[in-house]
Amino acid sequence: METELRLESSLWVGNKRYRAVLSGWHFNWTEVDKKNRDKKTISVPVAEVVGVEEGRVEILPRKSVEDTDKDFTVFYVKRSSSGSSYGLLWRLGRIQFSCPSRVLRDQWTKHLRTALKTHSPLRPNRLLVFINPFGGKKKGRKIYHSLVAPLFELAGISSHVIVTERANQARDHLLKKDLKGFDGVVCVGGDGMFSEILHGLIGRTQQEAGLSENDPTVALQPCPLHIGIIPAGSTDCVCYATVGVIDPVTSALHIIIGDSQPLDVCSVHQASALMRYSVSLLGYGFYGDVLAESEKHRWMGPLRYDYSGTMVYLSNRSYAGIVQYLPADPLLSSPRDRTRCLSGCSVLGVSLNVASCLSFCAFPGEWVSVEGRFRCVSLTCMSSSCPKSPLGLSPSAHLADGTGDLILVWDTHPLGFLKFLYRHTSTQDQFDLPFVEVHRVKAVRFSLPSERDTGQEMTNEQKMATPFLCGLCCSKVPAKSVWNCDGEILSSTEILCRIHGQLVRLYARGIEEGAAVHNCGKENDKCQMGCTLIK
Ligand SMILES: Nc1ncnc2c1ncn2[C@@H]1O[C@H](COP(=O)(O)OP(=O)(O)OP(=O)(O)O)[C@@H](O)[C@H]1O
Repeated sequence: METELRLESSLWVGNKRYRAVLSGWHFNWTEVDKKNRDKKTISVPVAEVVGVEEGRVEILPRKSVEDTDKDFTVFYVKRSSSGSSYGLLWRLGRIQFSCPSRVLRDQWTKHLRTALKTHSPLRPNRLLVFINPFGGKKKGRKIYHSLVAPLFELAGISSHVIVTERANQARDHLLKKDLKGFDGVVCVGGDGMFSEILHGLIGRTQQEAGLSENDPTVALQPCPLHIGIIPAGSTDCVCYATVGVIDPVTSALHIIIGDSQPLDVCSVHQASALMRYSVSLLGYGFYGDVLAESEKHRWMGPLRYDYSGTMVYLSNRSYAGIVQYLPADPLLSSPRDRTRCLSGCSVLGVSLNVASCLSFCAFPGEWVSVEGRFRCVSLTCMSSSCPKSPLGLSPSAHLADGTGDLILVWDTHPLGFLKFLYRHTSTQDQFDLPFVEVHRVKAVRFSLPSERDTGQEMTNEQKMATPFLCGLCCSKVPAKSVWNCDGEILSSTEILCRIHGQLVRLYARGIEEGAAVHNCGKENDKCQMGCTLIK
C-alpha cells in the first residue's frame, strides 16, 4: 500500500518552489532555493489532512473557489498554543499548490484523497447534531453555524441538525428514532447536554442488545456511534479533559479527522435500578452540597458555583457514611503514580467488560470497607481537569482503563480542607495530606450508618432542616448530603456504582503530549525553569 501511495514532485506556492512528498503516513513539503538546497520542511500526518480541493480555495470568511486547472488546495490541522489554558488549539491550515500540468494536479488530488481514506478510516460521513440553544451563553446555534458547519462542509460531512426545544429531547430522540446511516452524534452544549447524549446512546445500545441497564452485574455493550462535543456550555469539563482545550474549532477538527478516544463510564444504581451514568464527578458531601446550593442561585449564571462553593465551605460540614470499594489491580496502575493520561496513553484495559464483570460478580470478599465522617467522597473515571483545576480531581486517572479513582476526604479542620481544595488549582499534590485517601477502584458502595451505630440519633426536625453556615455560626448540621452526579442531584443517598470500561467513544484523542503541564505550571515551550515535567 505504501509504494502505491507514494508521490513526489516539484510544486509551486506563489513564486517559491517546493519538493512535495506523499509517503506512507505523511505529506510534507520542503522549500527549495535557487541552488537546489532544502529550506524549511512542513510535515503533516495524512490523518490530519482535513480536505483536498481542486483550484484555489478559501473557506473563510466565506467559501470561494477559483477554478484553475493546475492548482490544488490542501487544508490540514495546524497547532498553536492556547495562551490561557494548557492544551493545544487546532486551527485550519491551508496551502495552495500550483503544478506544472493538470495531469500532475489530478494525480496529487487523487493520491491524497486515497491516502486520507486509508489512514483515517473512522472519519464520519454523516452526523446527527443536537444544539442546545440555551446552554452557556446561549451561543450554541451561532457557534455551530459560523465555526463548525463550514468545516464539516469542507470535509464533505453531511449533518442532520436538531435544535432542541426542551430538556431530554436529544436523549429521547436517541432512544427512539432511527439512527441508521449516522456515524456519530455531535452535541453542541455543555456537560449537561453531553450527559443527555451519553444516556441516550448507552440506553439505545443496551435496548438493541437486549441487556438490562438496571442490573449492575451485566457487562454493558459498548456504543457503536462516536460522540463529538462542540463546547458551548457554562461547564465543558468532559471536553476539556478529553481534548485539552475548550474550543469549538479544535473539537470540530477532531470530529472531522475521525479521532477516537474510548471512555470509561460509571453506572450508578439504587437497589436494583439504574439511576444515572457518570463520567466526570460523582461526589457526596462538599460537591453535593455545592450543587444543591447553586441550584438555588441559577440567576447568578456560572458565578453561582463560586458563590455556593464559598458558602458551603463556610458551613464546615462533614457527613457520616460507610464506603465499600472493590480495588483495581494495584500492579497495573495507581492514582499516585504521577503518570498523566495523555494522547496515545497506553494504560488501557484489555477485554475490559468481560474481565471486570467476572471480578465484579465473583469475588465479593475483595471489597474493602471504611466507615467514619467525611468532608467529601468522590469518584471519577477521568482526571476531571478543567480550566480552574488544570490537573483535575485525580491527575493520574485514565480515560479508558476500566477503573475509577475514589477520593475520601475524612473530616478535618477547616484550614486543612481549604488546603485540599486550594491544591486543585495548583500543581501541588492534593492527595499528600493526612486526611485524604485515594484508591483506584472498579466499584463502590455507599451507605449510611444506622443511627444507633453512630450514636447521633436525629430528630425529624433536624433531618428536614438544611441550615446554612451551620458549622461555623450555628449548631445544626443536616443528617446527610446529596450526591452530585455530573451536575445532577441524585434522589438517593445509598448507591452502588460500577465502572464500565470503554463503554463509549468520543471524537477526541486525549490531551496532547506537547501540552503537558510542568511543575512550574507552564507549557513545554514556555518553561525556562528546568523544572521536571509531570509525567
Ligand atoms: N431546548 C432546551 N431547553 C431547556 N433545556 C434544555 C434544552 N436543550 C437541552 N436542555 C438541557 O439543558 C441542560 C444544560 O445544558 P448544557 O449542559 O448544554 O448547558 P450549561 O449552560 O453548561 O448547563 P448548566 O446550566 O448545567 O451549567 C441540559 O441538562 C439539557 O438537558
